[in-house]
Amino acid sequence: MTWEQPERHASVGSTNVEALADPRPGRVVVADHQSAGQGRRGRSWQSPPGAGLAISAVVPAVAPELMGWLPLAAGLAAARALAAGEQPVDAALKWPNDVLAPLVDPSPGQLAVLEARGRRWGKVAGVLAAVAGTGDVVIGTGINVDHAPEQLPVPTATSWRLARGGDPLPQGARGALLDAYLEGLATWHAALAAGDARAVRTAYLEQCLTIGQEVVVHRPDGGTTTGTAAGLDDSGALLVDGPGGRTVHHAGDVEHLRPK
Ligand SMILES: O=C(O)CCCC[C@@H]1SC[C@@H]2NC(=O)N[C@@H]21
Repeated sequence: MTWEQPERHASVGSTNVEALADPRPGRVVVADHQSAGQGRRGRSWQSPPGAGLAISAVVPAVAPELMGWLPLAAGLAAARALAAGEQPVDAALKWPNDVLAPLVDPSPGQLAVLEARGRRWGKVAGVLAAVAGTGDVVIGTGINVDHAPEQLPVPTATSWRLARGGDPLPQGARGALLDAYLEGLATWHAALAAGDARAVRTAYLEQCLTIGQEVVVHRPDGGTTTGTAAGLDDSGALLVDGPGGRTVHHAGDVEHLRPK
């Protein structure tokens, strides 16, 4: 995957909508602010001007049975990008593609998404993928870059800056993060396009905090399933072992229950 020079906007409605209007593979739309950012499951994605980074990158579709890995691979690329470079944080994943960072000196209103590996974690980035009319895929990733505590959109959010201790990030950090994310996304996409999900799966599982935990899955049909997150199937779907047996979840929101 060779990326075009990113198209940069100070502000735009939604980078995903922009990219979907002309979904050429390799196209990258970037904005520091979105006035109508879209989140998963019909929610909005909000970030004050200048604090966030919105990226929509267009990739060719992969084999139908591997398509479920694409958004997971994007979360993985974002987590790895945050964990690398000159301003690294200990990033992790919540299935399917929420990117988490440790809460450092949380402000009074800040809440953890989950507790694992001896730390409390907040959401630092999210992914929303959309299939274009051409069959190509727009992968939208929103990263909370420079938010101060009072700028966080929800109590369970955090930002790269806050995970680094709270001082504003140096000049150039945002560009380095974008480059690292796009490089990772291209690598994982190439593996999937070659028909092999094993590398994505192994790397994803290393960074996913959901597996082994007690969860409630809020399903797209409005219902819930409670149980232990047991693993991922070959398509990247979440396997949950509950009182009624094993269930397979291709989509949904995972709520982590507090450890007993
Ligand atoms: O709900 C989520 O966690 C997913 C959020 C995805 C936000 C990104 S920002 C770039 C792209 N443009 C959008 O309108 N949404 C996605």
